[in-house]
This record gives sequence, C-alpha cells and structure tokens, in this order.
Amino acid sequence: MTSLAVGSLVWVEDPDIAWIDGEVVQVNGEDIKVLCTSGKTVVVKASNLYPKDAEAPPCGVDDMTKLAYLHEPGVLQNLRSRYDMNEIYTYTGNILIAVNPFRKLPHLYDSHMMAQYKGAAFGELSPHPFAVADAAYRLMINEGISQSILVSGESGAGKTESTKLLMQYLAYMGGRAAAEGRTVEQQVLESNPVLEAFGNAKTVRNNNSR
Ligand SMILES: Nc1ncnc2c1ncn2[C@@H]1O[C@H](COP(=O)(O)OP(=O)(O)OP(=O)(O)O)[C@@H](O)[C@H]1O
Repeated sequence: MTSLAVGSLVWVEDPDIAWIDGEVVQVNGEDIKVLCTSGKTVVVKASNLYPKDAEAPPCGVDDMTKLAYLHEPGVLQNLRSRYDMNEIYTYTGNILIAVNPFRKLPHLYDSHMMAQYKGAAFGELSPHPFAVADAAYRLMINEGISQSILVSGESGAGKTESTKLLMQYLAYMGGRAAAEGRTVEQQVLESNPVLEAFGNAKTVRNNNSR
C-alpha cells in the first residue's frame, strides 16, 4: 500500500472477523500503528494493510467494478453491507455473486420477477440469476450460438439452488405450450425432486449435496 499517513483509513487482517477497519495513528518506517474500530490498537507491517474507501456507500454497490478498491476486504465489506439489507446478489461486471441466505426469499423468484427480467438490458435491474439466464437466452436466440452458464462455489454455497433458478427462467422463456394441463416449465421443474432423490446425499456442509 502506498502513501500511508496518520489519519489514513485502512483494513487490517483480524483472526476473529477476517478484516477490521481502523485509522493509522502512528507511522514508524514499515511498522504502522492502527486504532481499530473495535477499540483495539495493533502494529502491522505496511505491506499487510489495505486502504479503505471512506466514500464507499454504506449500503454497498450493486456492481463491484464500481468499488474504488477491488481487494479482499473491500469486496467482503460490500457483500456484507448488501447481505445485511437482504440483497444476496451482486455483480462484478457480468459475473453474478450469490451469497447463500439460508432462508426462503420467495418474493425474489415469482413470475412477476421473471416477467420484469424478460428482455431487460443486462445491468439495468438489480443483480439476479434471471438476468444471467435472460442474457444467455437472448444470445442463443439472436446469434444462434449455444450458450454456457458456469455456476461455481464450495459445497453448500447455493449452486444447485442457483441452477434451479436459471432452469426456472429458461423453462419460463422457452416452454409455454401446455401438455395435459401442465406447462413445459412445470414439467421440467417437477423432475428436479426425482433427480435429487436419486442423485443427492447429505454431507457435513449441505443436507442436499450433489
Ligand atoms: N437462493 C437461495 N435461497 C434460499 N435458500 C438457499 C439459496 N441458495 C442456497 N440455499 C440453501 O442452501 C442449501 C445448500 O444449497 P445448494 O444445495 O444449492 O448448495 P450447492 O452449492 O449445490 O452444494 P453441493 O456442492 O454440496 O451440492 C439449500 O438446500 C438451501 O437450503
């Protein structure tokens, strides 16, 4: 980190909460004394400090490319600010980051939401898996090229749930014709529990691991 002066706002690694913010109170060569917001004072090497953006909005930003500093504490702070307001999705450019809410948020995924994302320009509405699915669907239709959506994360992160949402949206867009009173969308989504019953198992990180 460059230009460390007394009064600079910084992030310091913390053994309990990963990162804590504080203010530089003394500079002694490479050794920097920081008064953390917890009230604790620590002495840290300058190379282990990260600048904190004093002007970052308290409610976070919906696309992390808007952050002044795209380092680990900055990214985690932004995701946390948004999560605290029940905003579980955040973009980094055209990548969607999902933070597992571990509770049901049905208002985020109803048919009204799907209708809103239909044809909306990417980035115009709040970050959402429906926006990613819509962009892929439109590229497939308009360019006639196969599309892939990569869903990655550790066990229990929410890959299966996110994939189901992507499937839900693609089935909504592509399968309107009703057969035997049920739409293709319903039929595709109803096959999920059967596949999960045979293909999933409980692990220490996830009750419904694939
Ligand atoms: N968007 C969400 N809304 C509500 N609950 C969620 C959401 N995403 C994940 N969860 C919860 O977290 C649990 C684990 O998520 P999920 O099965 O999708 O993880 P995974 O990344 O596929 O894990 P694994 O790699 O072990 O299969 C879900 O059973 C669900 O309870």
